[in-house]
Amino acid sequence: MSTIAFLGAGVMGETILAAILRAGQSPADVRVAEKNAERADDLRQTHGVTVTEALDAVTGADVVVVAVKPQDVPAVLADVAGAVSPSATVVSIAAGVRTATFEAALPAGTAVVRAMPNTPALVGEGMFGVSAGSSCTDAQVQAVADLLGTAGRVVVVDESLQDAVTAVSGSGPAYVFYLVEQMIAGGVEAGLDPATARTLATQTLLGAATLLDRSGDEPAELRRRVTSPGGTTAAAISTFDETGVADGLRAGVVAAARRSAELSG
Ligand SMILES: NC(=O)C1=CN([C@@H]2O[C@H](COP(=O)(O)OP(=O)(O)OC[C@H]3O[C@@H](n4cnc5c(N)ncnc54)[C@H](OP(=O)(O)O)[C@@H]3O)[C@@H](O)[C@H]2O)C=CC1
Ligand SMILES: O=C(O)[C@@H]1CCC=N1
Repeated sequence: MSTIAFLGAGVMGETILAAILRAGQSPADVRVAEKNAERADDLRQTHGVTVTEALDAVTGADVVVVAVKPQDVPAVLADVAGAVSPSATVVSIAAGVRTATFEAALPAGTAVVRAMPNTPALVGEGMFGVSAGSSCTDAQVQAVADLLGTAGRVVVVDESLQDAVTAVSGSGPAYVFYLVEQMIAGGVEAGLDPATARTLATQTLLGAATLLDRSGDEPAELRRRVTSPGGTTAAAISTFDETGVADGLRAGVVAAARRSAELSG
């Protein structure tokens, strides 16, 4: 079994860590460096993994997952560069940080894979976009895809598309939660109690996502089938169009992609 090191295990790092453990990785073969002391204790207690200094974590690790915030990447790489094994694969989940940035900070020839996860990985329904750096083999990319695939779906994309992947699926769960917040608020305004509104909105989201996925039909066609002429859905969609909801959502996705590109420096 591979030894896996995590550099940072906050919201997203812990999600991937938990998924890998659920898939059968032994906690004895996982080492975590986590700056936040309270989190570090929690990780140790919840998952039974070794929590240690970054240098110690990466020494001898087969896979090094870098899960700190984008602005913390240079510092953590400077700390560990000399200790990364020549045969290790470094997996970055940091939004906007290019594999070239990692390659420049690590010994020449280090295999780097960039991956963009999302939080539904917590329940095994994650979406990961994975890209190869310049020194990794197809087999190394596939090994990372297999590792992450234990927590959801994986697409392998050219790195030039990672800003777009980040904008759609990386940040995407937040857009969906934003929509659900408004569905609940609207339901309450229309007379429901919050708990019932939440149940209705949640199951609707789950049902719609499952239908979209299993049918393979276009979302516009699925929407058309809900929208009776002159009916309630038409009233809602007209209001969305009049108030610029569609334009706002599309512009938001583009803004996220732009921000990801900005984070690349
Ligand atoms: N949250 C999400 O939905 C997604 C996040 N990502 C990416 O994942 C990465 C992590 O995001 P997220 O989990 O939300 O962030 P968090 O802040 O929750 O987690 C990062 C953790 O790393 C710790 N840390 C910082 N520097 C070091 C260091 N040198 N050594 C060890 N630990 C360190 C932080 O401690 P402290 O807070 O004390 O600095 C923090 O606990 C980001 O790069 C983000 O772009 C990608 C896709 C989705
Ligand atoms: O908001 C962010 O920057 C991170 C990356 C994608 C989701 N969360």
